[in-house]
Amino acid sequence: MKAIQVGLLGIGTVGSGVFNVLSRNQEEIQRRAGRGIEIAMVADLDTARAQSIVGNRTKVVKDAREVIANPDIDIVVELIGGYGIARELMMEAIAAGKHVVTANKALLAVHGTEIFAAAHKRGVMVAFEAAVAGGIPIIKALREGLTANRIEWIAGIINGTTNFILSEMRDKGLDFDVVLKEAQRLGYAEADPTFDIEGVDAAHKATIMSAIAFGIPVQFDKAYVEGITKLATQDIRYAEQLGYRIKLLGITKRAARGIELRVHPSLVPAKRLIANVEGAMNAVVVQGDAVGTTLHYGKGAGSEPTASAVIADLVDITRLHTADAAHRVPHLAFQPDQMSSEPVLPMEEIVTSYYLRLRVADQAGVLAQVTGLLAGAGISVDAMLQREAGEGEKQTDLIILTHAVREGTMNEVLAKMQGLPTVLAPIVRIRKEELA
Ligand SMILES: NC(=O)C1=CN([C@@H]2O[C@H](COP(=O)(O)OP(=O)(O)OC[C@H]3O[C@@H](n4cnc5c(N)ncnc54)[C@H](O)[C@@H]3O)[C@@H](O)[C@H]2O)C=CC1
Ligand SMILES: N[C@@H](CC=O)C(=O)O
Ligand code: NA
Repeated sequence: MKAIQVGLLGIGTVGSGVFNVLSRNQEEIQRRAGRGIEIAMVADLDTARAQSIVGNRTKVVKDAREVIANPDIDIVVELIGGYGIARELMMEAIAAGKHVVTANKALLAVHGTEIFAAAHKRGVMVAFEAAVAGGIPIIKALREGLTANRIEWIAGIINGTTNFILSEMRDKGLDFDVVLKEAQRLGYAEADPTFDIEGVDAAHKATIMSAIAFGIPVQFDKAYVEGITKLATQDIRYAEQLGYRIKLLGITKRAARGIELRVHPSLVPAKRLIANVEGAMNAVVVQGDAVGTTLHYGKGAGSEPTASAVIADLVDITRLHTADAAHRVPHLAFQPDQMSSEPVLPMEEIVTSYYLRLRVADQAGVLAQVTGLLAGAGISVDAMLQREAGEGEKQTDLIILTHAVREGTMNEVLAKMQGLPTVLAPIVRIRKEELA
């Protein structure tokens, strides 16, 4: 049988990985797919660089629409990124009856509903394993391997760049900017790295996972997003003293009144496996009612790890190419007419525990004022740490770990606490997840 014909749009970090791994493992992949998979055409604005990657036997064009218009192409792989041209090309490829593979989580988290509906209508597949946690097969795990479960929550380190930055800052004492540049050099960072450091990329991925886990539409606009740019090294140190690590977590959880969907730095007990995930590695913990806890660990970014996921999708599509649409695995795991309208909760409604750091006057009665406010709101204290004030110092740090409470309640208490004359600087609040 003739090899399935693939058109690659964009041959940068991930695209070149796809080409290289597919070439290197061609024979084995063909034995698994039951048919050859051939990159027949590549489009990239930088045609010279593209041609130097693929050699003379593969056709390279500048205009991606030439690939889509080619009737021989069965699958279009979108590896350009962003919302603009990538969205147009993806919709055009679907309209032309091509299956699509993409790593573009930003696009799917925001426009997934439109894209999946178009694909469903046209009877083509849109596969996106590379879009969440790079090489870790988490989409497949959630959609297929864990499909028997009522998923309770998912929490993950799902941005390699920020985990790399946090690890390098903590272990080597390097500056934020220096480590970010290194992450960019290694091909981990997004084209706009603010997406990484402000938590947006992780929120895109968490949005996709929430849809698959809970059968709700992708709703990036409802996600709470907080990155790592405001994290101070002293909080990382205090957290360590209390037996915790700070990680940027993407969390989605089934709560009594809706779905939590949030990304923010979180204290995680140092003894948890996920707390020890370092560098650009990703890890996703999934809690299902039948299976219990599963941990999915691996490279979440980089050329070949991400290519591994893209090619897995190519193999899936190759296998399913002849099956009718009704027998395919649904994009978001649930059948399109079975999607739930359960709301994504506003941040005030989530329930979690907290790390608080207060800069306070070193005088009698301060502790009682602060704990009095917490007790008044029914918030119990789990642990406390007070830095001893230095000789002649009139202020000090007070660190408090609380038990779980509604975020709205905590906001009210923090506003009152901030108003105490003995609290001398903005209070630092970092959420804390026990993940057990
Ligand atoms: N780099 C990584 O580790 C990961 C990236 N992704 C996603 O994969 C996608 C690609 O990312 P990278 O390979 O890192 O980006 P990249 O910037 O290295 O590559 C993008 C390529 O697209 C080409 N391009 C831009 N506009 C084009 C157009 N109009 N027509 C044709 N080609 C065009 C560029 O010349 C470049 O070669 C993005 O959606 C990204 O979010 C997902 C997981 C991991
Ligand atoms: N910029 C992303 C790349 C993979 O999705 C990351 O750092 O994880
Ligand atoms: Na993945």
